[in-house]
Amino acid sequence: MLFFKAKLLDIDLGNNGVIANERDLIGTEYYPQERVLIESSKGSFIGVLYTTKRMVKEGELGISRGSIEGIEEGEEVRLRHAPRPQSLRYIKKKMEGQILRPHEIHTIVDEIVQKKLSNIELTSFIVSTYIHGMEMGEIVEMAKRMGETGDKLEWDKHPVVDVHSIGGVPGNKYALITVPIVASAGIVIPKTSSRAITSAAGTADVMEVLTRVNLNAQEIKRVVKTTNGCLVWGGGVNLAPADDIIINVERPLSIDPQPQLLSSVIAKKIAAGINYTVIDIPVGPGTKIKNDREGYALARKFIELGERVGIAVECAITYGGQPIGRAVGPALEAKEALMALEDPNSAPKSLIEKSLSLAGILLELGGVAQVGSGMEMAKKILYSGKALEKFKEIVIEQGGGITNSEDVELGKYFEVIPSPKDGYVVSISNKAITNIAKEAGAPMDKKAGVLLYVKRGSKVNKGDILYRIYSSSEERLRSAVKLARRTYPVRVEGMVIRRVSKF
Ligand SMILES: O=P(O)(O)OC[C@H]1O[C@H](OP(=O)(O)O)[C@H](O)[C@@H]1O
Ligand SMILES: Nc1ccnc(=O)[nH]1
Repeated sequence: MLFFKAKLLDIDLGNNGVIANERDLIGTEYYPQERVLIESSKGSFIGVLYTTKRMVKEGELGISRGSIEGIEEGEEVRLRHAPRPQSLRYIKKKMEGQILRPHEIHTIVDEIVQKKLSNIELTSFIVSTYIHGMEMGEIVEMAKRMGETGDKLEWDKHPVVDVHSIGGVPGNKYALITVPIVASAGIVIPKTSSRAITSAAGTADVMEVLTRVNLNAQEIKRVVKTTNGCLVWGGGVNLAPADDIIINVERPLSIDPQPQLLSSVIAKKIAAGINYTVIDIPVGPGTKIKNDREGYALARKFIELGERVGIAVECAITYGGQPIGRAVGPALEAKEALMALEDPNSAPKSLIEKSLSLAGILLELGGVAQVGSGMEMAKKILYSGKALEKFKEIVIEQGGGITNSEDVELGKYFEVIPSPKDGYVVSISNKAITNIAKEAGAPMDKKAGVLLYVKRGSKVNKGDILYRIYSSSEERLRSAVKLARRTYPVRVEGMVIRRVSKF
């Protein structure tokens, strides 16, 4: 065991990294990159040991502020060897394509939550499930265990409904419209979202432009009690805590392996105490699901998984052939959603249609609309302005913030991309639009993104604006524009895509 004084660092080293001066480790049995147990009178955690020549002095151990609650600078901390995580054996089994037993999956989930796995180990597990997949039995165990570790919400009023998209299509801000419609009808809808996984903006990122999203279980209960709904980040609460840790590995790889997708969504529903959920499955090129056949197959898996964990699931296979609405990126999407609530008549039809259809299904499942009339009821609620009022209530209850679309700020640097010729827009590439928005800084730069001026089928003249790219950084804007010029996300019929010559 080694003794140190705590040096609190304002950096997140990921996986609870700690930093010792390399001279302190000479002649000891402690080596860089190894797993260590850090103990203090205030608590302990398992981390990974890193070394430095200068960043911390001899006798000090650098730990991220917040890794032990209440610990103060200079307090004594002890360093010990940490045992190898048990899940390593099971991760290797999955790497070889074997099927895991329930207790093996439970161990993996538990050790993920206890932060006992290094990034390398966790990535190996996620990538193995990407390559080899998982059987339904394994997914059920994964979802159940993820949903049971952490807080659980319970409700007095039933049914408790929910809607969740598998994501993958840019501009998917439907939840900001669907949730307040359903809540206005008196149905309880405690919506939890993740941040972006493969896209330029997850619903939690979009909502965070307007208000707080990292509410704890008690705060969620209060918001839902007052308004019937909420739009919060699942990772902020201690609901299914393994989910956000897994997503942090998926995001840099821009992958969402299907077993993780299924368990990620359903685990959050288990933890949030949901009775009925509608799953939106956008289908289209460049999304997670390429065609209807794959869409049906995933829908059937969601329904079976729901049945096995006691949640009634209905799926909606939706059009994902181009971005939803015109705005892509957190602030742009928040603004567009607010504008749609304020004046649905001027909003993009795709966004309104999608939000109303999903709300309609929920109104029927929630028992307030007859089968077949849910969408009409959703439409009335939206056009009466009630959904806007409800949304404002939710924003205020979650901590206040922006409730008017005009107050949403966009990136101060922008550039327009004009049409190179006369013609019709024949396609808009989901992937290319997402990549350009990300290159401009989204989702971390909330004000970055892409605003489309055209959609498929639009007629354009040479020089008309096709889209505008926003960023808070001039440099990122420049590289997004470069990418846009290389990838042609908006194709106008008849145009030359690329000239190839020997120069
Ligand atoms: O498109 P990507 O980033 O892969 O998917 C992640 C997004 O999809 C889901 O959407 P919602 O919460 O149902 O609106 C998640 O919660 C998240 O916001
Ligand atoms: N993997 C996931 C996809 C979409 N939403 C989620 O919460 N998780």
